[in-house]
Amino acid sequence: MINIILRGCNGRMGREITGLLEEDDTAAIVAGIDISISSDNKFPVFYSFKQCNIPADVIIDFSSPVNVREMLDFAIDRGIGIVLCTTGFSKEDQRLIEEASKLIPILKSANMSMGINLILKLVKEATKALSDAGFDIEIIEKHHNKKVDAPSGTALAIADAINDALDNQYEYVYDRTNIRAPRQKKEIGISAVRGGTIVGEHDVIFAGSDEVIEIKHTAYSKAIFAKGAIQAAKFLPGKPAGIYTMNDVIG
Ligand SMILES: NC(=O)C1=CN([C@@H]2O[C@H](COP(=O)(O)OP(=O)(O)OC[C@H]3O[C@@H](n4cnc5c(N)ncnc54)[C@H](OP(=O)(O)O)[C@@H]3O)[C@@H](O)[C@H]2O)C=CC1
Ligand SMILES: O=C(O)C1=N[C@H](C(=O)O)C[C@H](O)C1
Repeated sequence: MINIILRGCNGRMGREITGLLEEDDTAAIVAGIDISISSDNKFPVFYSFKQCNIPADVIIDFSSPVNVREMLDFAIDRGIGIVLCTTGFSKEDQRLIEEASKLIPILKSANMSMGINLILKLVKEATKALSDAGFDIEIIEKHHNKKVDAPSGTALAIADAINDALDNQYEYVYDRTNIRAPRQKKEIGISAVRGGTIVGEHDVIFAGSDEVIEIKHTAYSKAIFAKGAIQAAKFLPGKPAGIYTMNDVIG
């Protein structure tokens, strides 16, 4: 049995994970961490890791970048890994995460779905084939009206995969309203749309002369992210310290 501490247990993703694990005989939530209090949790919930004394094998985090250091310190102290699904980390947060990964295993993925992890590979191939032919690359992401970070962690991960294939020579452009000039070649435009209950859409547009190629992923439910996070939580315990991605889990 894999014992999980779920940070963000009372949020949208936390509740999705809780629901799926109720039907799972091989993993269970032993404690939750959340600043939002609820009366219907079937496990103890703590406001902060400082109050949590429950033994566990792994942490799943779907919450907020705020206080990431406290979670990292707790995991290092216990020698357990973290499945880090939260998005919107600052550069300093990312530095702390990298430091911590020298001591514990951390699986960090802005998107736990199988489809997006395949797209991260496909866009690299497409970029290699199309950038020399002069295709411009733009990413449009769409999410629900409750999402607080923009652009999505997934859009940034896709842009990073593309830029990696371009020797990291391209700049990201998030807003064209203050620029009165034609689009530059070495740009990746990233646009965010927020509305209603859209679960998550990512559209990568390769626009050439008289032809356009789009690679698009649509999430129809949050279950795809929750299933991936649970799979990762079963994979991580016992792994050596380091940074892991969903590719290590799904191959
Ligand atoms: N990697 C992936 O595949 C996916 C990642 N995400 C990411 O996961 C995160 C959570 O998403 P979602 O569930 O929709 O968000 P929610 O806001 O619904 O849930 C987050 C929960 O965490 C709580 N919380 C906020 N700050 C803290 C904190 N410092 N310590 C403990 N708990 C805290 C919130 O409380 P309160 O409501 O009071 O703020 C809320 O209960 C986001 O960053 C999102 O982008 C989402 C889906 C998929
Ligand atoms: O907040 C969300 O909902 C999602 N966030 C992730 C992101 O920022 O990429 C992943 C997914 O698209 C849903």
